[in-house]
Amino acid sequence: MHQPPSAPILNSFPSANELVESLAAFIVKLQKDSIDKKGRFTVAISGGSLPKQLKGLIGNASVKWDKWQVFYADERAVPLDHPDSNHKLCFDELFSKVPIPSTNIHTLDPSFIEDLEELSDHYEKELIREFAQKDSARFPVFDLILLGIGPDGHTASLFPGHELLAEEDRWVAYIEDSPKPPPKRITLTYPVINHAAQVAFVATGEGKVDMLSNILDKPEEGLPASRVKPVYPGQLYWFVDDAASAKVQYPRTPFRL
Ligand SMILES: O=C1O[C@H](COP(=O)(O)O)[C@@H](O)[C@H](O)[C@H]1O
Repeated sequence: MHQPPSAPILNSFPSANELVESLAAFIVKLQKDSIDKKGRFTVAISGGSLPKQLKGLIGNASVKWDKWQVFYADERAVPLDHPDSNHKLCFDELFSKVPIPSTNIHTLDPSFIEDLEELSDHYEKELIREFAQKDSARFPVFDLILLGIGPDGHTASLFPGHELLAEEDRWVAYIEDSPKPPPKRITLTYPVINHAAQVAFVATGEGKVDMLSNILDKPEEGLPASRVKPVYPGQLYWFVDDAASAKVQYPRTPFRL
């Protein structure tokens, strides 16, 4: 029988440190469950403020980096060492500090950055290689997708009012008119995000306070982040601090693993 999506679980933490530690413990638990079941852990990671929140994984002996397969939830069409690159950000904040094999980090192919169609097709094929041959599903089922929210309610590179919000088939799509620079990007689509086993948003600080209450308390407004609703049995989590959740009416859940 078709089941509706589960309600999001909102975890709000009094301090940045508590959030970072709890997020790391949550990721380590998902990693263990995935490796026990399938021998690998597939993760999609965002740029922006997110990579800094993953510092609880650095030096953490429970993380089996050689079993991780990392993709980017969205990426900017720039060289991998460009200051706007999400890969560069994640590499500087996290991957350069942990023993993850470079072949386990799936970056865009910089030779295609001038041709967005090719760039997104190529990245989609990279996902197909990882998922379709192994799971033979219509859409890839990431073990975990880690997302941020922008001040306009965008997530990954899915922006309010953009035609990409209606994409139903492609796994990876491109955008050449992002309202936030740089304009040219590729992004995982909703079908991929919403087929993940677990999705976690991470948002901190007063700067997110109004947007967070809009997303959680007024989902009917259809902001891009409100449209993230993993299909059953997928689960959506929010990891936020009390500064960001100060205006949210949506019920908080005490954090537990
Ligand atoms: O442009 C982007 O923005 C979002 C949100 O960034 P944040 O700095 O407000 O956390 C980010 O999740 C996405 O990966 C990035 O490309």
